Amino acid sequence: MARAYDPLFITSDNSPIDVPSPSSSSMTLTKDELKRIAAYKAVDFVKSNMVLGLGTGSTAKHAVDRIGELLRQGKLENIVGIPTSKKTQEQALSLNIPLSDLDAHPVVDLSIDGADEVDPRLNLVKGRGGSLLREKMIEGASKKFVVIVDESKMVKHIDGSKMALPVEIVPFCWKFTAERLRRVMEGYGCEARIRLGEKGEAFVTDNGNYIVDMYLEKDMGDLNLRVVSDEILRLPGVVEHGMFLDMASTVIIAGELGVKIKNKHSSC
Ligand SMILES: O=C(CO)[C@H](O)[C@H](O)COP(=O)(O)O
Repeated sequence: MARAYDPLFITSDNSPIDVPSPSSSSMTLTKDELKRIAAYKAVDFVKSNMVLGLGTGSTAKHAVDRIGELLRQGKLENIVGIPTSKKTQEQALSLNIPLSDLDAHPVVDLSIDGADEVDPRLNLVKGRGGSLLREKMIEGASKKFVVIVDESKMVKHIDGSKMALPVEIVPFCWKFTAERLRRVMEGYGCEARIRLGEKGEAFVTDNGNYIVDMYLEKDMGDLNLRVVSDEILRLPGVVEHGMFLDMASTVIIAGELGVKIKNKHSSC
């Protein structure tokens, strides 16, 4: 049975947050409302004069909206945003958030972004939105990387169980690269499928590349993720993959009973 959302069921940092009113009378929140709660909580980390990595996806969108709102209200000043995708760039421009890039601002104070899977060590799978390369560049250049998710994203192992493991590859001879990727993960019953766009054509990333989604039959929980990561990245034709290992500083998880904050190297 669904339980009422309790905004006072807070977390490792003990700070209550503004909780949006549930859209239904049952007092339970939709997944999108949970995403918004996590996003708003993350924006509490934003201070004036920061360079911010702006994430991509339905959860990060709420954070970008909130940053725009606080700027408009004069509660934040002198923010510079670095968008992780063209879509986020458009959203940020529409909110009058000043934008820059890593060439001009190679050190990012704080990035806020969603994820597709999060494991107990705060390793992530990202890339369902196809923006994994820019996300990894910008979030990897960040002093602090705050990940925002609803509780459905939490997994025991980042084994592609919620979705496939995405790998960005160059379009040149993509079938050859997809087959080599499949072989890397062969022992795990891997099927490597090119991601398709809305009209059935190959999906093209903001960087002009393709994405291969690696569907695994078996749990790869016993695998050394670093080894898998290195093997994938060693293949010529591969640009980047969606495993974000040891990158998140903090994960904010909004669930039916409240918000949890997990920090890197903390056991709570
Ligand atoms: O990695 C991403 C985009 O490349 C997204 O952050 C990830 O897919 C989560 O998206 P959403 O917040 O819509 O669930």
